Amino acid sequence: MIQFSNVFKRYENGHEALQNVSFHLPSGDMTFLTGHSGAGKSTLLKLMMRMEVATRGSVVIDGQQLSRLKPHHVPFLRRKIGVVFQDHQLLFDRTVFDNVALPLVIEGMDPREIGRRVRAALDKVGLLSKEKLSPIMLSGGEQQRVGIARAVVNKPPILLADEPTGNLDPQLSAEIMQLFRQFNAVGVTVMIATHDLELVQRMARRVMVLKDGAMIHDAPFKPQAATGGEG
Ligand SMILES: Nc1ncnc2c1ncn2[C@@H]1O[C@H](COP(=O)(O)OP(=O)(O)OP(=O)(O)O)[C@@H](O)[C@H]1O
Repeated sequence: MIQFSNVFKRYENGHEALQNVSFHLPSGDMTFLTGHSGAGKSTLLKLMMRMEVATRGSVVIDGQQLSRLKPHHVPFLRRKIGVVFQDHQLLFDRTVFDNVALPLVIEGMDPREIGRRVRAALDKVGLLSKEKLSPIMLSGGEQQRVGIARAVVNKPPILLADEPTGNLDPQLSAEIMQLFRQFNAVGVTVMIATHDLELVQRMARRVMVLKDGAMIHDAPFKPQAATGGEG
């Protein structure tokens, strides 16, 4: 499903953010991506969404070689990928419902179908009763759940998250991770970039560790596997 082969990413200022990164994430798998600040985690996620393009090497998503993807095909790639950010990027002048509906409205979906899908997504994250509220009236954990509902509302086969629990306490972080686990359990391929090594260790999943742009660990869960990402 996701294949990186000898991927390098050099930004215009000459900074080499990724160096010779290779990994395969099969369909339906779940992995964590850890590493120090500036290690290249966000860059790796951006390459998958085609927000950035690899300088060398190949990124293949669902059989598509992204460096060969024509610009007008990029929106089709993005529909396959739900993305959750740390700051959840919600619109506070719209209701919870409207925030979650946004990707479907952009796609031009029939309003009745939008209603059905949005409520199904809000139900999955436990926020069905809050659809009419503004996100500003919700707690940080609830806001992050709205962000997750929006990421999954068009049922993407891939879910990426960049520090999704960065602002949350350990209890709420664990609940958010439980949601990712539930989506993975129904077949969604999940990759979560995070600094939170304690949480990663509790989740007992594959852990990939970046250091200065290089993949220094990629292993099934082992308590010591994640320690290389600190610092
Ligand atoms: N657009 C850009 N132009 C130049 N350099 C960049 C750009 N984006 C990121 N970088 C640099 O590339 C390196 C990797 O950044 P990236 O955001 O991928 O790291 P990260 O592991 O996600 O860090 P953090 O955990 O702090 O978010 C950093 O040194 C960063 O300053």
